[in-house]
Amino acid sequence: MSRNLVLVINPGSTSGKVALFGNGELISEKVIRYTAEEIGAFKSINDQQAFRKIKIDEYLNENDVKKGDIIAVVGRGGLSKPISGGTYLVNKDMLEDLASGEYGSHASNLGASLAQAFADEYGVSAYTVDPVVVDEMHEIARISGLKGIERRSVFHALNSKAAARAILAEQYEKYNVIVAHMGGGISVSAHQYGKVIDVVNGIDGEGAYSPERTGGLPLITFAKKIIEESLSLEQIKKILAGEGGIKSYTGEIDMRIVEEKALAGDMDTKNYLDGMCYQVAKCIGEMAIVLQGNVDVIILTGGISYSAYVVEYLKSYVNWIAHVEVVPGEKEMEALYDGVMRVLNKQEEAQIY
Ligand SMILES: Nc1ncnc2c1ncn2[C@@H]1O[C@H](COP(=O)(O)OP(=O)(O)O)[C@@H](O)[C@H]1O
Ligand SMILES: CCCC(=O)OP(=O)(O)O
Repeated sequence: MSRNLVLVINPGSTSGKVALFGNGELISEKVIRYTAEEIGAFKSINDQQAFRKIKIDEYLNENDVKKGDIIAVVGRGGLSKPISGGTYLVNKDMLEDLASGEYGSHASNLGASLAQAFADEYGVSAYTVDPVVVDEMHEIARISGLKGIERRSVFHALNSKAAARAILAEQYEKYNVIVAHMGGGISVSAHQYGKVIDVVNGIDGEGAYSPERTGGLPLITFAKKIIEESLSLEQIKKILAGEGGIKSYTGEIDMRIVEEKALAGDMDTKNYLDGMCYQVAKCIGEMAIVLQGNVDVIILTGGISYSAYVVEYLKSYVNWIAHVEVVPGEKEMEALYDGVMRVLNKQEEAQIY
C-alpha cells in the first residue's frame, strides 16, 4: 500500500533540509549540515548536485522509502526570472534558467533539479513553491541610482511569509510587518497588507553581512580590489556570497561556534558578531521607513534567531519601532508541503513557469 508521501527538499547555502510528509503530518526531517570546506570544495553550485543527492538518497534509505510510496516531490525554488508567488510545476525552462546562473547562483537553484531527479525516479511530478525571486516590489523600490541597473526582489520569500503567517495567521493581509530572516544569507522584507513591497535583497550585495555574504560594500574600494586582483565575475560572485561576511573574518559559517567563541571572550569574534547584528538592525530601520513608520510587528526568523544573544542585541536596537516576535529556524518545509497539497487537493492550480 502507498504511504502517500511527499518528499520535500530544501538546499540552503550552509545546510540542506529534507523531509517526508504524509497525510498532513511530518513523518521525518533531517538537517544535513555542511562544513565550509565541503561546500568550498565545489567550483559552482551546479557541481554540488550529485553530492547533495547522495545525502538525500541516504535519508530515503534510512526511512525505507520504496517506489510507489512517493506521490510528489517539491524543492525550494531558486534564482529564476522574477515571478509571482504560488506553486509551480518544474519544467525544462525553469531548470535551464536555474542551471544557467543567468539570474544568480545560490544553493536553492538546486531545489528544482533535485526534486526533478527524484520525481523521475519515483515516476511523479516535481514542484516548487514561493521561490526566492517572488516579486511584489513597488516600482519606486526598483530604482538603483544608476541607469541600466535595477534593484530586484530576492529574499527568503517562503519562510518570511510563513513566519509572518505563523504570528498573524489569517490576519497577515491586514497588517504591516517587517521580517528579518537570518540564515546563511540575511534578507529583510517589508510586508504591507500581505504584499512584500520592498526588501533588503539577501544575495545581490545589499544590507547586512551574513555568515557567508558581504552584504553592501564600499563600492570604490571594492572596485579597486576587483581591478588590482583581476577578479572574474565568478570570483566576485563567490566573494559576495560564499566567502564574505563572518566567514571572511573568522573562517567560520556556523554561528553557534561563532557565538560560543564570542561569549567565551574572543573579542575579535564578538566584534564581528555584533557588527552583523548592528547591520541587521539598520536594515530593519530601513524597512520601517518603507512602511512609513506603520509597523505592527517585527519578526526575527531563520537559524540565527535561535540565538538569544542575537535576539537581545536586535531588540535593544529596534524594539522602539514595534513589538518584536521570534520564529526561530524556518517553516520552509511545511510551507513547501502545504503549497504542493493545495495543488494535489485541487484548491489551487499549479502555475506554469
Ligand atoms: N542555536 C543557534 N544559535 C546560533 N546560530 C544558529 C543556531 N542554530 C543554527 N544557527 C545558525 O543558523 C545558520 C543557518 O541558518 P539556516 O536558516 O538553517 O540557513 P541556511 O538555510 O541559509 O543554511 C548557521 O550559521 C547556523 O550556525
Ligand atoms: C535571499 C536568497 C535566499 C537565501 O539566501 O537563502 P539561504 O540563506 O538559505 O542561503
